[in-house]
Amino acid sequence: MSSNGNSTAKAEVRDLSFYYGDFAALKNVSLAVAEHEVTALIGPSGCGKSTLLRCFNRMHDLYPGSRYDGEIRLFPDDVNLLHKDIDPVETRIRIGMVFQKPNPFPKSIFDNVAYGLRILGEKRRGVIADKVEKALRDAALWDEVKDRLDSLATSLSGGQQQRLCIARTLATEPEIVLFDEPTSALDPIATASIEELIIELKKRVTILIVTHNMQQAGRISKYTAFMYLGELVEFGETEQIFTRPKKEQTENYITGRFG
Ligand SMILES: Nc1ncnc2c1ncn2[C@@H]1O[C@H](COP(=O)(O)OP(=O)(O)OP(=O)(O)O)[C@@H](O)[C@H]1O
Repeated sequence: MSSNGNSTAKAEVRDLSFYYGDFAALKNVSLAVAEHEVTALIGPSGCGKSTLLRCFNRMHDLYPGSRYDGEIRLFPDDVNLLHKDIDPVETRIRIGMVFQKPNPFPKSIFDNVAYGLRILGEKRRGVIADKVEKALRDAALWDEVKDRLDSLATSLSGGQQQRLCIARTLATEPEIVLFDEPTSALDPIATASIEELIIELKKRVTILIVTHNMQQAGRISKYTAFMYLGELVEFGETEQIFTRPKKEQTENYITGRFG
């Protein structure tokens, strides 16, 4: 079902269909997400990339009228994330998400990163401070903010805000981080620093990223899934997808003939 070679699967999407009301936005999608690698989801607007990403942390549960059919199995526990007995709130801690537009809370830099830890019930100030520092270091932001942790998060630049959102996600030690076009609102320098960060982060977490930027997928991902009209057209190593696509639709998209 996948061409992941020797990689260990962190998650497996199995025959997943997803419906917004009667509309099937995903149709029988199956793919494996390799542990400690970056997997990119690409395809033209409306093909279902964000919908697939949002299934992983049960974001759709927040909206009535949506329905999942199929499974997303998370390893090593081998649980189906879409099962009705799985708590979506717990899932969102294990599987973090970073959005297109940086969305810090209107709180201090420190409180943004401490937020998830406090939700989890951590009350020890020293532990919170240590974890906040670690998350900010892991998000390559510590040196820039260590002297202004009490400043409002919204006083940071766009690129810094996005790294803060990454630190906020990392603080609760997720296993997978979902990135939904994380650099589309950023300038080239901020984009480069987020890309470097993603490459660094894969040592610790498994990464799934939606991107419109083909060069970005080429630079940072090991595997690429090409989607079209809710279906997974082709999935494989990024290098193969970009240089020797097996399907004509993939080739047309890669070469800019549509989308
Ligand atoms: N809340 C919703 N209700 C109904 N239909 C939706 C909803 N969100 C998305 N859709 C539809 O589902 C399909 C897939 O949308 P999705 O946002 O996943 O695509 P995408 O590939 O991420 O697109 P883009 O690159 O433009 O963000 C589209 O046809 C879209 O119109």
